[in-house]
Amino acid sequence: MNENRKDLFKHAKRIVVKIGSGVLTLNHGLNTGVITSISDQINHLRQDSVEVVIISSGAIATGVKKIGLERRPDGIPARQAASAVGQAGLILEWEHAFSRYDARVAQLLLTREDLSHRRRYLNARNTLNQLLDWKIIPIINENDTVVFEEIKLGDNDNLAAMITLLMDADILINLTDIDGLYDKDPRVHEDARLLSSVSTITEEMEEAAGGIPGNLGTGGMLSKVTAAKKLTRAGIPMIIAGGLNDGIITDLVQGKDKGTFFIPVNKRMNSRKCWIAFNLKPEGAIVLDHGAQDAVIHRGKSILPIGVTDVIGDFSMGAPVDIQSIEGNHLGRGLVNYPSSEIRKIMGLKSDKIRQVLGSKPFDDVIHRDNLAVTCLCDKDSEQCPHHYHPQSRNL
Ligand SMILES: Nc1ncnc2c1ncn2[C@@H]1O[C@H](COP(=O)(O)OP(=O)(O)O)[C@@H](O)[C@H]1O
Ligand SMILES: N[C@@H](CCC(=O)OP(=O)(O)O)C(=O)O
Repeated sequence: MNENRKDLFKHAKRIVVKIGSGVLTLNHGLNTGVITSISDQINHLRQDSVEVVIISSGAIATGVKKIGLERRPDGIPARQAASAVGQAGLILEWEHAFSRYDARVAQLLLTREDLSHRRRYLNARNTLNQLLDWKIIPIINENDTVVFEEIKLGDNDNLAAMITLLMDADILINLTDIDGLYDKDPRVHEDARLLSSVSTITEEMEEAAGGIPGNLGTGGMLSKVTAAKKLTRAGIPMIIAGGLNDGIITDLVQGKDKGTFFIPVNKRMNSRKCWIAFNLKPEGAIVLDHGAQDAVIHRGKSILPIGVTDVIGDFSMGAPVDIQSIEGNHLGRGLVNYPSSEIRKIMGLKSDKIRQVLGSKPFDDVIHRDNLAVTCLCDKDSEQCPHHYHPQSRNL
């Protein structure tokens, strides 16, 4: 029994459970046995007053089988059409499973675009909160039929992470067709070892996870590790575990040492900062000198023009941008008070020079700390942050 996990679940009030295609489907279609068993376990949680949000994959895999295709098609329209066929049966099966307890379900189909517009994001949150207030179980999938490259999340692991942040849930349980993250791809290496807990996601782990999914999945282990990286940096834990193992959710909630537990590396970030950090697509970047980097990471300060050494890309006022160190490490993301053309003119200057250069000074700072989400791996209470220049800070 793992005390950390046990303690976490003892206090958990809201849990997101994501279930992958390989768990929900069998050769001939939906795996109704697993859906029944998972709904039993989730129903127990609800009886203990835990709110549960489900992210259910499996529409494409189900559609492929219903249509009678030999395998998952490569073409995008074919996948989208297969998803449209499969989604109806998928939600019906969940509805059927939960109806045994007189519990109702709701279907939400979302895209990245929905979650990157502040108002739509807040609407989705309000809807989800209302459903939970009504004790209805939200079941979410990506809206596959309307997404195209620019607006798609692409995998439900990252959708699940975003919903966990949006709902300020206590943990994401990610159920897949393997019992956790291994130190090597177990399909290739017989001696691969299951990792019981992960406190730092290393480049080796990302490489070991690779991007190749199982026969029915989309994201593979890598998209689960990327999702864990986002959540743990926002201060929320995640578990990857085997969804085909009997009673897995119950075991996890009891604190049993199953699956891979990803331990948060930062303090819990507020929901608006999570939205800035993980839901917005950066339109450019600003580069900070070491002094500004330190002020932002360790002292929670705003970014002043004097600490900016470079501006990458062209963007307008209010745009989301990445914050980078001189070494090129990703430190976080923020919303700018000035367009790129003006930041280029004022960078390196004291704030009292802004009016002289631009003719007016609407703001002292280039990014106000309320609009700045720091996600680099660091101990914000420490004077000497060991992770300042760590390459893992890249690619969030
Ligand atoms: N290092 C690793 N540890 C565990 N599984 C891995 C690893 N590398 C690749 N995989 C593969 O990732 C698959 C899970 O990803 P995926 O098929 O996308 O699942 P899901 O449909 O649940 O999202 C597993 O079946 C496993 O074969
Ligand atoms: N939206 C897709 C699922 C995409 C996806 O991420 O699948 P998976 O890797 O099985 O979680 C579907 O319902 O088929």
